[in-house]
Amino acid sequence: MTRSELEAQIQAKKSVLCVGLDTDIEKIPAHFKQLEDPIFEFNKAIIDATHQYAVAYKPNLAFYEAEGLKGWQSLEKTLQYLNQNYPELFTIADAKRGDIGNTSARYAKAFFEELNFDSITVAPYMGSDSVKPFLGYPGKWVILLALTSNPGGGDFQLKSLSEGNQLYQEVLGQSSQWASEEELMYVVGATKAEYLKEIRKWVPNHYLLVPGVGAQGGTVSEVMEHGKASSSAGLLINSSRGIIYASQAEDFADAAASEAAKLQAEMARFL
Ligand SMILES: O=c1ccn([C@@H]2O[C@H](COP(=O)(O)O)[C@@H](O)[C@H]2O)c(=O)[nH]1
Repeated sequence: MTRSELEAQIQAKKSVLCVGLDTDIEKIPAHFKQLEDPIFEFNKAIIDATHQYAVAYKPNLAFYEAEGLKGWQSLEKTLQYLNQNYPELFTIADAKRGDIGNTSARYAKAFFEELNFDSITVAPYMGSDSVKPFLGYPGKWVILLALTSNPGGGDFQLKSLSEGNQLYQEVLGQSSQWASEEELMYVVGATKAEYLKEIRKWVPNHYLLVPGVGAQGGTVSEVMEHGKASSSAGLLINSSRGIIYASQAEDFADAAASEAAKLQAEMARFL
């Protein structure tokens, strides 16, 4: 998906909402468990209930890999369902990959060619040769970890290097030379919203994927206020558990839809 296609969808829906499909078989309503593929059926119901409020979906690979071959099949079916029924939606493989170049190239093939995701999250810490194999796929995106939402996110990322920059600033400064804002985004946690102003000095116009609202305590309004790009929305704000487990009873899809609608209405105020 191109940047202008993503931006057009955001403006049409007045939303930067990304729904996280962190589908944990232990947490989905009991009646799904009798079905052949509970994870896929649950995802399908969530997607159908929330797609009008969202512009992106982000399955986190851990929840699929944890189920072995069956989990991988659920992931593949979820992607096919999204691509066939809602091709306008942006898809993110939250896989946090990155390895020596030879290996990264195989990860890129797996996620971009085999599974046909629009984007993948990549860890930057093995350096440029570990990230570059993911770049150069037309319409595909790399989403590089910059300043993550977890409590330990500052252990290394906020450390100052001898050159003076903090590690996350060095990641932004160097990596923004590797590719344009048409194929490179960054992960910044909503729990680190106080850094957004500084981050926008380094990358004024790149898209930021912002997880951490809802369950982790970040807020949409703080992110929208400080994180917008200079010439576009420039944000995708993710909520996973806050939407998909808004209710764990029979009314889970309605509850997910109303949570997504609430987040979208808040986003619309800034778009
Ligand atoms: O810095 C990061 C990077 C990735 N994540 C992922 O986003 C979702 C958040 O889930 P919630 O249930 O909305 O808290 C999850 O898949 C994380 O692995 C992140 O939280 N922070």
